[in-house]
Amino acid sequence: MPVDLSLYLVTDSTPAILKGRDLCTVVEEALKGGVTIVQYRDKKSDTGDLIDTAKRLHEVTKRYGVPLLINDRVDVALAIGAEGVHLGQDDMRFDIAKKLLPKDAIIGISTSTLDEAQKAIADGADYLGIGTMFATPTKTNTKSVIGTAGTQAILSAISDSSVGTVAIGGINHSNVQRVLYQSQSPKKALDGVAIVSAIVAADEPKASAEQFAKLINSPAPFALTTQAPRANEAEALLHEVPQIVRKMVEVHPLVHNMINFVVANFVANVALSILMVLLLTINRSGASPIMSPYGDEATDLCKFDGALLINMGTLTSESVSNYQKAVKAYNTRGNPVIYDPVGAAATEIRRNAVYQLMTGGYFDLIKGNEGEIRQVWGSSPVQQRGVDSGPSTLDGQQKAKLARDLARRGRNVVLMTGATDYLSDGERVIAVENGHPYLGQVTGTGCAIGSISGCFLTAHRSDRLLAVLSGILMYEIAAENAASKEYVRGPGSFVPAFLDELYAIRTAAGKGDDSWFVGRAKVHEVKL
Ligand SMILES: Cc1ncc(COP(=O)(O)OP(=O)(O)O)c(N)n1
Ligand SMILES: Cc1nc(C(=O)O)sc1CCOP(=O)(O)O
Repeated sequence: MPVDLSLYLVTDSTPAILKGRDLCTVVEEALKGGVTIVQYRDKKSDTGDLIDTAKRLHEVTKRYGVPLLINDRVDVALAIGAEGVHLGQDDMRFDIAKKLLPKDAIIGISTSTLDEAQKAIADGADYLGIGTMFATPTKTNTKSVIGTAGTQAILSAISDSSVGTVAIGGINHSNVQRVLYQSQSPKKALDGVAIVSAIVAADEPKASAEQFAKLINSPAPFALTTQAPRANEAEALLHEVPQIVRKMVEVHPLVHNMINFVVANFVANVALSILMVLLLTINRSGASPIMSPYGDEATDLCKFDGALLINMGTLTSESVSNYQKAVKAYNTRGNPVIYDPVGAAATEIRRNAVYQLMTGGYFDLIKGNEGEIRQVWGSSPVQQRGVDSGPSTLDGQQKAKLARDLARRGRNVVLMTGATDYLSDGERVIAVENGHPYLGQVTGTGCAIGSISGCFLTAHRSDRLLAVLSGILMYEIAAENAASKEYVRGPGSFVPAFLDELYAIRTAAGKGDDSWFVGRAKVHEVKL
């Protein structure tokens, strides 16, 4: 009978993860939550203890009709009659294990390269543990982090084989759907995900496993977000905005800006107005520049667990490869990435850049004007003159639908900016009518939304639509406040007033004062 690999629990008995609880109790809770296969992995215990614990675990897993595999130790599997083993590249050779174990024993093999995968298939492995998906504190001595792109390359090359496949490493509730979706190749997808800490270390392993099972088996292919729509979605979201702004102020998020030189100074000033820390330096590590167009630097910068903004306003012949390196580094670490495809439809070179970036990386948020979003969508693109959107041919419902469909396709969040902003996570569509016409008369005000969104996506990771909505509202209400000042006579006097108003909201939010928000949001949900 084929093994159900969909929710694969790998155990860990270290105090940081098991937290002194009884392993069998934790595993039983996880089984109640929907785990479909269990691997007992214990690197420290003596053989006698391994056998005792494996025996107890087996009694539990048998009650739930779920196979128990033993990590590395064929002798322990034989001793307790486990259903199989999981072997790494440095463990017992497959052919020897095959000879020792019963005929129907399940044997899984760890693979991180195509060669390893092909060899394991040729040997007759039942499934491959493909990883490391994302860097993880649970196992720091992994060979290589391959992300969804590396996993997809392996799946694509082995698509003729019926071998089972699970991804492992750094998988949690917020990225599991993205992992499954982004790793799939046209002919082969992952059969499941292998999880350690997100279940074993969870306060409630049963609830954690249940949530994984729900996300993995979700019938809606677009349901990357775990948020179900509510009766009055806009109102429910607005309720949470002030506390998200407070959280952003407290968290001091860092944003790595790969931004065009025309607006870099303004965007830095906007970000400084809303953050307590300097945007241009990472003060915790000395003075590394964070406005860095140099792709190789992302390998270090992504370790600060902030967001990456790709703004392709001033594209050069080297930009795309730099962007690709940075996106890969942030995707691999699972940190938020924002794409602002400035001028996407303006030239053939930009259209190609959009294609290359969209096919090679994952963006948590795509933000652009109507022309840019239409180009990213790919059908009926419009010719942009410069970076402006050009004349709109879409009504409000059509814009909302385009934002929703693009977010659905990419399992991410899309923000289409304009007099009315349309924000969607593929499920919910929110229209925002705050802001002021002066914003459209100052270069960089649109680009700064990308950076602001990065701050909020970093600070609030559980609901990306709510995070971006909070950022837009803070930004656009500040613009309204600035424009209403008596001394503001036009775009020139607007800019300093705007920075002051962002700063004023940040200061108020930092003191727990939410009055800046009361009655100010002009937001409604768009029903499609
Ligand atoms: C399902 C699954 N995939 C990969 C691994 C890693 O196994 P290995 O390479 O042997 O490393 P250790 O687990 O021994 O540290 C796994 N255990 N399970
Ligand atoms: C056991 C293991 N093997 C890995 C590999 O890459 O082969 S990563 C890993 C640990 C995965 O733990 P978590 O789900 O807590 O990130």
